[in-house]
Amino acid sequence: MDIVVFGAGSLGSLVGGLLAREHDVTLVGRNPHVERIEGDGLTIDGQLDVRVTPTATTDGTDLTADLAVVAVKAFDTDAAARTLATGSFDAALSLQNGMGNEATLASHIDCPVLAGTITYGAMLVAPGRVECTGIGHLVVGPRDGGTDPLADHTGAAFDAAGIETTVATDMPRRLWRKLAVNAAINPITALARVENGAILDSPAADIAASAARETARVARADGVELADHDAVAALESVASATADNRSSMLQDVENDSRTEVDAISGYVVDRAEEVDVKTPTNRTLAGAIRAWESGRGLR
Ligand SMILES: NC(=O)C1=CN([C@@H]2O[C@H](COP(=O)(O)OP(=O)(O)OC[C@H]3O[C@@H](n4cnc5c(N)ncnc54)[C@H](OP(=O)(O)O)[C@@H]3O)[C@@H](O)[C@H]2O)C=CC1
Ligand SMILES: CC(C)(CO)C(=O)C(=O)O
Repeated sequence: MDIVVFGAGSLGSLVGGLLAREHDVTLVGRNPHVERIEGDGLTIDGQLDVRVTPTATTDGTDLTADLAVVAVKAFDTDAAARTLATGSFDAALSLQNGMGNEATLASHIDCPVLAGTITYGAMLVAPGRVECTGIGHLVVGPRDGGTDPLADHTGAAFDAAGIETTVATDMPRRLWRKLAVNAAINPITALARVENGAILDSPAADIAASAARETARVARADGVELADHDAVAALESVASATADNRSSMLQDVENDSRTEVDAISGYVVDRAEEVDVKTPTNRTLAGAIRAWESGRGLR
């Protein structure tokens, strides 16, 4: 299968590198990372030991492939979609956190857009080298739910490359459940500067549970069956399983980088207003992170 991975940073380089073991992969990223890959190949270390030589480019325009995998930060999705729209693909797949990415892609790209949730951990540590910080699992499916041969074919392609993949018919529910987890963990760990597990038994535990419950209420108003207790259970399960992890939002804050708050807490608040649900906890967390970003000149 010919695959373009658009956004060859941490996650895109890990996934693209693993896919390159089995498929013809083109990574779209930035220099010096792209130059190093072109010159010496890509190394995946940490919990994996892989060396591959995918094609790499900084120019994502006019590309053609069976599949476009999108792995940019959520705030770059619109620009990525406009660039991908200059090319031709049989399908696109978002591996991103946050909500709204698939709709944004579908508004620009003339092919079916699949949704994905992935629990691998990745860190781009040097040009040409990405560390796998956690081996996880990919779930992929039609973004509106149901079945689609394209999802089956995509799942089989990832499985063939050694990426354990489940093809699911309930991606809306999975995306909302993942959003509840991110809305609960990411802003709190970023503001408190703590690892994921620290919020389980801290004063922040009630805040995290409240953020998750609010997200579940918005999901239900959006027509997706996600019970409050399911959202809280997912939060507790992930916080426990990734207890020693520093969330992506904490890493962004520590790196003085823009966060994905608008696609996480901000999305919950914005969608809630459309369906007349009150989300005071998510509103407060979104405001605090945005205040930090403003103070750093990041928005
Ligand atoms: N890292 C992880 O372990 C996981 C990440 N995710 C999610 O995956 C997504 C990506 O995260 P992550 O990999 O950490 O982020 P990174 O910032 O490491 O990777 C995104 C990369 O895409 C590049 N990029 C953006 N726009 C373009 C463009 N037009 N052309 C070329 N390159 C471009 C960025 O470059 P630049 O910064 O210079 O614009 C950056 O190098 C996020 O939604 C994240 O939440 C999900 C699970 C795990
Ligand atoms: C699930 C969690 C919180 C794991 O760290 C994550 O997806 C992130 O950090 O963005």
